[in-house]
Amino acid sequence: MANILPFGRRPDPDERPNTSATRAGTAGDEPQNDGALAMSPYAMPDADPDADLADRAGADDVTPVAEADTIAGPSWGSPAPAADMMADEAVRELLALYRQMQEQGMPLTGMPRAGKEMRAHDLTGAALEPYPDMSQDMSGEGPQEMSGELVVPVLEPDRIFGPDGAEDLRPIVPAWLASGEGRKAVAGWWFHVQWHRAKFHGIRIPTYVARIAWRAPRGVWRITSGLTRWALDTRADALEQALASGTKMDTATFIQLRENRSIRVRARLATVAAGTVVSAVGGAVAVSQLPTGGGTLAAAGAVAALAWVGSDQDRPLIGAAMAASGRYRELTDAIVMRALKAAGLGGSVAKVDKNGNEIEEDTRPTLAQPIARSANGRGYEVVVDLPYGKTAGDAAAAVDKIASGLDVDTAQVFPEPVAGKSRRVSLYVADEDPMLLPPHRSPLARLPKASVWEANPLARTPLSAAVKATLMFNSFLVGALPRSGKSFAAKCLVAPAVLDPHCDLTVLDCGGGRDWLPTQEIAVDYVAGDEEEDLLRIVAILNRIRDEARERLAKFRKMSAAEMPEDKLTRALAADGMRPHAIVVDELQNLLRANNKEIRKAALEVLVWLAKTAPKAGYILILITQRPAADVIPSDLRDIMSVRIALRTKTRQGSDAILGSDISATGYRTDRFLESHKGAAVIGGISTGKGGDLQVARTDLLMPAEFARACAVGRKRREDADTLRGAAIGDAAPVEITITVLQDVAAIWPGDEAKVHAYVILARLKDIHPDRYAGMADEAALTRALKPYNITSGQVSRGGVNRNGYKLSEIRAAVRARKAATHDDETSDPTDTDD
Ligand SMILES: Nc1ncnc2c1ncn2[C@@H]1O[C@H](COP(=O)(O)OP(=O)(O)OP(=O)(O)O)[C@@H](O)[C@H]1O
Repeated sequence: MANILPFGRRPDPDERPNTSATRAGTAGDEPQNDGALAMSPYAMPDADPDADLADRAGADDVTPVAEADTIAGPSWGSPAPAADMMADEAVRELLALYRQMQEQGMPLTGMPRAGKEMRAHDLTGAALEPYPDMSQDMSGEGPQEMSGELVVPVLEPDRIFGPDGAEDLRPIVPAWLASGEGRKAVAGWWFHVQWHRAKFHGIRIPTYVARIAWRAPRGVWRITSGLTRWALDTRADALEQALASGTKMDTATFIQLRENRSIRVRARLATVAAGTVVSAVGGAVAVSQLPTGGGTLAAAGAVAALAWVGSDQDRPLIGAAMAASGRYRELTDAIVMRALKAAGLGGSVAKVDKNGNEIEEDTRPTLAQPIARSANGRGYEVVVDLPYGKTAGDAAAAVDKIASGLDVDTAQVFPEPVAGKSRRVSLYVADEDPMLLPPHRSPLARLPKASVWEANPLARTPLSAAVKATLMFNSFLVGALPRSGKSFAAKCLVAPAVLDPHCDLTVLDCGGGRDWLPTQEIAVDYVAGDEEEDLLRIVAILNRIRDEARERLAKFRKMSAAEMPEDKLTRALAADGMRPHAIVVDELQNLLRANNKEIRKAALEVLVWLAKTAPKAGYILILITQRPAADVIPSDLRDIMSVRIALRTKTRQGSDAILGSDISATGYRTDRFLESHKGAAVIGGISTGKGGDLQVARTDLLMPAEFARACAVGRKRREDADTLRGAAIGDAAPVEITITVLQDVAAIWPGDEAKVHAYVILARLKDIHPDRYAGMADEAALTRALKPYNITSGQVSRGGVNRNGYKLSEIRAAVRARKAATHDDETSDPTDTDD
């Protein structure tokens, strides 16, 4: 009956030259039976002083303390110490038992044999599952678990059905060896360890010399006393005494024993004497023949050998230079299996009925490819097919349990779905928390030629793959707690727009900090501040951009299909003057949580429009907030932002407020990031290349000075391309603030006059609120601004002059209607919840 042991497949020796698979060939090829050995009545220690010497040699192979030195580096790993010890111990016990049985003349039947009663071991020797003896259990009623030999479906390399199968071919060269970064990481680690070992042992040389000086004479003593005991056959003393003190003394046996012993002793003494003479003469001749220095070397070798014999099992001559921490550990099949089991993804073994027919399939996970070092040389990549019915999402949701099962930190485990199979998951298990490694410097710092039409580097995944964002046709939401790296991330995102001379840029910083100051050199509009006037200006600018976008879309509608082949802005149209326009709104919470409800409503409305409709006209909205909460980013705004970048948040809800409702349930959540995880983010909306669009990444580091340099270069490029416009050349378009126009007109209305000329009202508005109305061109613009409030202009005769004007009764009616409407809205206003 075939047993199926998931993960029992043998790792490819090419993949991991120093893995336990190769070690198993020495100690573990013989099946081991740790259970049987542990219970063996024959496995009695110290039965024979002769065996003692021989055993010591075997025992010294097992140096538990020194095992720490075999902890794997990130390069290729080494066997798990515990497993290795188990294998060695088993062999040792087996040898001792064998020797005893031989000496005692016992038949070699009943020796523990490989068989179905054995516990299954993975290749490291660690027990996986107890395998029941089917011959006994088959008689029982009810289903039985299947067990037996190791048969493991891993990849079936030769089964390729057509051209697509090429994707399944494993790389000829291991991924870490093929990538420069991987090679560098492995070599760097190797040299680091060797250098550490050299220093560690170098400083301890005097201690080692002292130990040798003590152990070599002890070795001499052990050899001579051992030989003496052997030559004099002291073991027979005990037997002789037993016979002599027995109640039924068998004189003949006793005499026989003594005679045998004296013959044996004579022979052994002669052997020892001959051996001593031969060794002495041979040694002297050999030393006299050795070249200069050879004698010293030989003496050193002899002393070392004597020190070795004189050493203690539990106190090795040379200590371990590395601690047995869990930091760098070889990842084995058994460990992965344990982790998946711990996370409830372990499936179940096959069940058979009493006739041996399979009634329930084996659903344990299988490896889709051998565990391999990752391409960046800093961890392992494991691709697993989960039990049927489980998905990659389940693995992501249980990442903390998987990490616990792997005995690493949650921050070191990154599950990702793999396209083509919903139960296939790719697990990257990093040697150390990748978010704490030095950040990746943004290639944009080198000020390359950049284009918003192209994908530009934004971040790096823990596996060091570049995450690239294309600004065109997307809208972006960046959210996180303060000091988590949000502004740095946003600058990385905006830098291509800065460096592209054919892209307009508007920066609206509702916080008024210094972050975006350098963009003044190139911005069409730049506002920084959180006063009401600033926020009014910001909304007015957004409204103006909306008007521009509408105009552009109207032009599109008039174009023929040949002129607009893609129904959206193309590079050719952009070159004709319809330039892409990136709009950055930082500290969004100040705008959408403004005290003035009119501002909140107007801002939300225009932002939703821009996010939804403007991208196809070439308008790129980039929203940044340090208050990731549902009241700051209502779902109708968040859900239309195509790319969402969430850095550290305090809560799951905060994470979902940026990434989307219930995204945290799939395991992608940013409240797990630590304060020290600067730049760590979950990015949604950019393809992972593996079938998903959610990924953990760390944003590239673009320092403020580098961003400022990019702005300076961006200005130069715009000057050369003659594309600089707006505020950057002191030609900012005047703003027309209409949000407060009704209140303002009501406030400046001259007394109780029933009718007033429009030009008088406009002049008073400009006089009292120059910031708001300086950009209002004429009375017609004022009439347009009042139209949404159902205020019309009509002929008003004052002082014999007939001109357009407004009625006080209409203004008052509009104010009353507005108040009532605002009151009704209060409960439904998504931006109107308390902090
Ligand atoms: N990708 C990164 N890698 C490493 N460190 C980073 C990264 N991004 C930012 N940092 C560090 O994090 C610090 C905070 O970054 P940043 O100013 O962008 O935070 P913030 O979230 O915008 O804060 P605030 O809301 O207060 O402006 C920076 O001083 C920087 O040193």
